[in-house]
Amino acid sequence: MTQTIKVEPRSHPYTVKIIFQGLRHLETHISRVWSKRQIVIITDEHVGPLYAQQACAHLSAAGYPTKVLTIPAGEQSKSWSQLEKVVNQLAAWHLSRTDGIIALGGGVVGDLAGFAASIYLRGIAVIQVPTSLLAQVDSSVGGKTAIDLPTGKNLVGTFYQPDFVLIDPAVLQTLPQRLLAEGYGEILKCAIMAGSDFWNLTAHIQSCTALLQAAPQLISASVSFKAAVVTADETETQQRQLLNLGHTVGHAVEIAAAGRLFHGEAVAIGLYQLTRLFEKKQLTPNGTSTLLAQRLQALGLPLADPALGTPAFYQALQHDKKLKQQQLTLIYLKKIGHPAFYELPLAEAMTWFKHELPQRSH
Ligand SMILES: NC(=O)c1ccc[n+]([C@@H]2O[C@H](COP(=O)([O-])OP(=O)(O)OC[C@H]3O[C@@H](n4cnc5c(N)ncnc54)[C@H](O)[C@@H]3O)[C@@H](O)[C@H]2O)c1
Ligand SMILES: O=C(O)C(=O)C[C@@H](O)[C@H](O)[C@H](O)COP(=O)(O)O
Ligand SMILES: [Zn+2]
Repeated sequence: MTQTIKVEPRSHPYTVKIIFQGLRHLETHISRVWSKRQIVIITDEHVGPLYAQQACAHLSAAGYPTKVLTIPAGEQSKSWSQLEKVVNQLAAWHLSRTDGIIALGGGVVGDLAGFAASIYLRGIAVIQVPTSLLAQVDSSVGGKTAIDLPTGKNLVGTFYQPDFVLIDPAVLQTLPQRLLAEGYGEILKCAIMAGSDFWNLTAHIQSCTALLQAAPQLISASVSFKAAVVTADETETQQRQLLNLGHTVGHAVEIAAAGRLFHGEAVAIGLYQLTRLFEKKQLTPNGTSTLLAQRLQALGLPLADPALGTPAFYQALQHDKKLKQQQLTLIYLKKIGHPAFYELPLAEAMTWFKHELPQRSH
């Protein structure tokens, strides 16, 4: 069964298709969007051997001369040095403005390949084919591309929409369980803001098996939620900031943990910690953080980490993109299904984490 979701930002509308086993017929789906052209598949060292060679052979046989560019797996690839290697290789292969890039992998590949596509020759076409749950529910949609700086996550990047997103939930079968669970962190972020049916659906997810089974439904719900937000506010001048729920603390703890936490795990910590803070302020109803904790812990996601409250954590908080005049724009829940914005002085956030840090273990 195919599900189609439209994303209609001003700069460049496109379609997201969720098709079980869709990757097996990548060339057919590509041919509906792109005329014949040279293609470079950007992938990483884990996803490449599993899926890129076959995709490359099928595309080449269908009249799209295709090459594969493999980057090291992991967050460290979102760097200047890796970006430089990628664009140099595109140039060495004479990729032209009328050619295209396919980002085949998790969020790291999607963010880096999307960024490279947005700057190489001042922009060439890109299609996102996400293979991790996190990339399928979040990073492949919406056009945020980025690399990291030592001071913070995603501090250099662009808004650059893809021509098409193909999501094949069948590839999740090769994803290790910890990575399946981290994708659920971003799903819960959307579900708790959407409330009603989407939030209720997550009550049934009590294991990785249940998560895998419900993946097509959860991907569809998450992408639909995100598509509506991105359509309304492509460049994050207002409501797109909602998609950053849990991310101020999440990004800071991810940086401070120096590679120990995956992004979705850091988001899980951010979601829980911020919900507690706003409960304490009596802006979020009591009991919300307990409900959230149950859903996160059902999949083994963390609620806290030793990196919270460390000097590296405070340093990273000070580089948050939503910091203006020493105020952090945070998102909180008036209740489940009702997100809102709150300006919290940076100093108050620092004090909170110094004195109110809850449990440090999972
Ligand atoms: N642009 C956005 O809107 C956005 C949204 C959310 C997250 N992000 C970014 O995404 C990144 C995290 O993405 P991620 O969690 O996918 O990490 P990732 O890209 O590092 O992938 C995680 C691991 O899973 C492996 N993998 C991916 N698909 C696989 C499959 N089907 N089978 C086996 N292994 C597979 C990868 O090789 C990697 O080792 C972070 O950098 C985060 O900042 C961006
Ligand atoms: O698409 C968005 O907008 C998001 O904020 C989605 C987030 O889940 C994602 O982690 C994003 O990369 C964060 O962007 P940043 O601008 O806060 O770095
Ligand atoms: Zn995120």
